[in-house]
Amino acid sequence: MKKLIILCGASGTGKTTIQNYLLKQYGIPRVLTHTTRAKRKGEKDGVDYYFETPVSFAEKHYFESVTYDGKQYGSSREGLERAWKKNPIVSLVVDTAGAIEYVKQLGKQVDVWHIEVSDKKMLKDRLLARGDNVHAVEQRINSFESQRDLQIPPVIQDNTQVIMNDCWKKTTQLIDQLIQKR
Ligand SMILES: Nc1ncnc2c1ncn2[C@@H]1O[C@H](COP(=O)(O)OP(=O)(O)OP(=O)(O)O)[C@@H](O)[C@H]1O
Ligand SMILES: Nc1nc2c(ncn2[C@@H]2O[C@H](COP(=O)(O)O)[C@@H](O)[C@H]2O)c(=O)[nH]1
Repeated sequence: MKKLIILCGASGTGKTTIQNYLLKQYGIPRVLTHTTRAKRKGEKDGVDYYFETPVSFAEKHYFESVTYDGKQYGSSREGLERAWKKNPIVSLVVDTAGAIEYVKQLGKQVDVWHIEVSDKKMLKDRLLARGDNVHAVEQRINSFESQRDLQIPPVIQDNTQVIMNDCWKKTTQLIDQLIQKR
């Protein structure tokens, strides 16, 4: 059965870092999504996201879409199928609203990993270390969506694996166990 690993959790917990590890270590392709937010330093169109204008975003058809911290994000069935053509297990980074939608629509094909840190004070430092500007970090951390995504939504609690990402070495050990269990 084709499988989708969904990575969700608050901003700065390490979703993208884990997604990159899955690609590098296990060849698990990333499902690319679309956004209207500005590129961060080093990000490339078609590699990190499909970067859209509000007009081009509205022209696409989405499996699900959300507004997060004032910007639009959406994922498509085509993006998922494209990744599944490369490998039977793929990964996708979405917010918890997106995770709920994928579990609802794809059921057992989806494994949800909720990425967490034990002290949320770490998040600000991590986002600053990533190179985000102070204003953007404050806004992002205090956004309704990032605060909400600190917790697993009760509706997907039973389908969700917690990944505590305080220490990168421990995180990779847990991920290695989860992947090898397959
Ligand atoms: N275990 C860790 N220890 C220290 N730093 C980490 C760890 N995991 C990730 N980071 C760093 O934290 C920063 C944020 O990570 P990342 O971009 O993966 O977060 P994210 O959850 O995808 O955030 P966002 O939702 O804002 O895109 C990056 O600079 C990354 O290198
Ligand atoms: N529901 C969806 N959430 C998405 C999608 N693409 C990304 N995201 C989530 O948005 C926030 C912010 O991302 P960032 O790259 O600006 O930090 C984060 O939680 C992502 O997981 C999507 O297509 N659908």
